[in-house]
Amino acid sequence: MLEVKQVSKRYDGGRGVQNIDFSMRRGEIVGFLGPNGAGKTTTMRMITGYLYPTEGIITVDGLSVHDQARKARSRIGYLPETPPLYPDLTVDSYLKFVAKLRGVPAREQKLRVAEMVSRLGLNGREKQSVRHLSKGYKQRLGLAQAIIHKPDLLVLDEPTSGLDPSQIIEIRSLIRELGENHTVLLSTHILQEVGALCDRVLIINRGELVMDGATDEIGARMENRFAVTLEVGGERERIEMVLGQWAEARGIAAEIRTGPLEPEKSLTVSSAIVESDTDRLAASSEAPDPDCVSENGEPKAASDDPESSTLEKTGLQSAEGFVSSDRQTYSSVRALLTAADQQDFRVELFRLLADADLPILELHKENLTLEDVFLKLTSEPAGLPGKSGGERK
Ligand SMILES: Nc1ncnc2c1ncn2[C@@H]1O[C@H](COP(=O)(O)OP(=O)(O)OP(=O)(O)O)[C@@H](O)[C@H]1O
Repeated sequence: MLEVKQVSKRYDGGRGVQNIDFSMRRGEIVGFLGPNGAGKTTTMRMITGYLYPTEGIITVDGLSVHDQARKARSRIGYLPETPPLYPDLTVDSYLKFVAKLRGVPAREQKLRVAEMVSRLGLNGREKQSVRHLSKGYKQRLGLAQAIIHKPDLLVLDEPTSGLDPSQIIEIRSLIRELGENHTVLLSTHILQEVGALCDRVLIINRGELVMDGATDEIGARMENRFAVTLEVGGERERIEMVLGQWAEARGIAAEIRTGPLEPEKSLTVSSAIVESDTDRLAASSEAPDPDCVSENGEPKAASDDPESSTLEKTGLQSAEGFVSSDRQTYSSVRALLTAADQQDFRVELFRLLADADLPILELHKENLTLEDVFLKLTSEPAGLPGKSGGERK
């Protein structure tokens, strides 16, 4: 529904944006990220028809934003960084004024204002002067003026900037709601906001678009390796040997962390059972079951009573050498395994460790976070990733 084709803007003093090219489908919420001065506002002002591009074409629902400005603009709602509010008007009269300005038919204006008041939680503030609204309510009113004419496309320039944490949460949930029946382009400096709200992310750096991709995929797409961190239970020497030999044969870098175990990882099996049983007994405040207590008053070790053994019930007793009833240390090893060829080796690794009777306690595929991607792209000179064709869809 939005097409931005090879759009550039050159200001008198230079800088602006170059060859911006992307489109948006109906119903998408797209995050627009970039460092200060990257060109977000310039691009948004061109999309909303407030600024003419030096080159290129922008259409909304097939209508040129510049050649068919009136029609195209009726389909766009814009919340600039500083909402265009009139401080001397009341909330009610401001919304009536905007409804008229945006071409809402006279007979519908009253109803539309009431609808906006209710939808954006401005109830009870209709007669309050805009000047006296808090920043959060001013932002709600800014959103109301952007959607009062029921546009298809909503363009929001840093809608949560300057708000306190609870106002940020409120405005985000409003945006999420608006996203249910609008297409939304949202610029922000808060990367977490993109993760929370957006299906897709565009990153602009020094006036050029350097990334266009699904929010949950760009981390993996930017990776030039395949890496997992894992925790394996068992004897350290064996794990090191099994993993080390395999990694060497496969050309996989293995960083095995053999430092001291964290306290919770170095419980002995029998003491773990003692602790859990003691807790249970204390919680029930009943007399201990004599069958579960040894002569010296301690709960019996798991092997004493196969029927009630926690280990048997969970099936852990089958991992011999890993757990035992003679207070052998329950140890584990953490490792980072990295394949430079990006090949997914998880199934192979699973089989290797299963055959060696070394259980995987945790396995996590390492991806770049949105923050990593942002820093990587915006600390490189503009154009590099985009020009190489590596990052843009
Ligand atoms: N009216 C103008 N005249 C000249 N240069 C301008 C004008 N507006 C913006 N620029 C320049 O164009 C570039 C892009 O600015 P723009 O405001 O679009 O960036 P931005 O990504 O929105 O930044 P921020 O996150 O700080 O709001 C900057 O180098 C800026 O200095």
